[in-house]
Amino acid sequence: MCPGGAGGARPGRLTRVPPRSAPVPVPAMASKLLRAVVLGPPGSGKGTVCERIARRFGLQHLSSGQFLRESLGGGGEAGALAQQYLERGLLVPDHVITRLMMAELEKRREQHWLLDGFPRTLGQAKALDGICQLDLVISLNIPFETLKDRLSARWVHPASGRVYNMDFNPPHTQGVDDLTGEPLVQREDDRPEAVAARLRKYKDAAKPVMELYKSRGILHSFSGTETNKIWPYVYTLLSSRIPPVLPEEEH
Ligand SMILES: Nc1nc2c(ncn2[C@@H]2O[C@H](COP(=O)(O)OP(=O)(O)OP(=O)(O)O)[C@@H](O)[C@H]2O)c(=O)[nH]1
Ligand SMILES: Nc1ncnc2c1ncn2[C@H]1C[C@H](O)[C@@H](COP(=O)(O)OP(=O)(O)O)O1
Repeated sequence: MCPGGAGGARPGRLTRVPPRSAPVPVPAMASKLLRAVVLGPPGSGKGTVCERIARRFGLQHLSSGQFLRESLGGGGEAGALAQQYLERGLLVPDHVITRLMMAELEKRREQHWLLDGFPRTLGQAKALDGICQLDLVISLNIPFETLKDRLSARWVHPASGRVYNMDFNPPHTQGVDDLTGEPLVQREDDRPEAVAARLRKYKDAAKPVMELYKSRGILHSFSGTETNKIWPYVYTLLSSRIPPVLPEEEH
């Protein structure tokens, strides 16, 4: 487990993906803080599953992709660097994302957390090893055709990162975010050309990361085409490590 540290946790401005309704915070008094990661290809449902875990178990959810997208318009050095990669559906260099994520994790030393989209390469996994010992890695295995279909039907609310799908979880009113009423958009990298490149890159980079966590006995893989069918197993796994703050049934 990562040790807690002095200074307390400050909520980050950017990386926290706000769930559909406010999560119930888990007091950070437990001596063991949960360190979990969700791995999976683009569109596998990492964000959807993480949002549910965050709400049910009171964990902080940090999404590297959401973090990068939000930093694009900020005028900062990292955002400018990241933009050229994101536009082409490519991974940003390890040193860029690692620096950003490490800074965010440092702010959350005294909270349970769950990472979505990080680490994605062996280099990133090793950097994470340098600051903590992971307890749990969840891997989502979803067929390629399903991923393509989902990404083409995905709509997002850029400011919050809330994700919709026209079949699976449509917004109450077409084209607008449920909470703010602001317009939804399609991500540039959900275009078919970018999707294929993203899936290829993911596969190459993720293989050694999975092997590393498998060899440590902390990798838990879930296969299927529907998040709702995978979810009860994920919930049971998490429940064996941390007490839920909301029941499983409540979506
Ligand atoms: N039809 C269907 N859509 C789903 C299911 N689970 C998630 N989705 C939708 O599929 C899309 C991708 O899900 P995300 O949770 O954004 O997946 P992700 O792995 O975080 O994707 P990246 O951000 O690209 O890494 C979204 O539009 C979800 O609403 C499912 O079981 N069925
Ligand atoms: N850990 C990481 N290392 C390098 N690039 C990353 C990264 N996490 C996110 N990115 C970059 C490249 C991704 O294509 C983009 C969007 O990330 P994402 O929202 O997790 O979507 P996806 O899984 O669909 O690629 O951000």
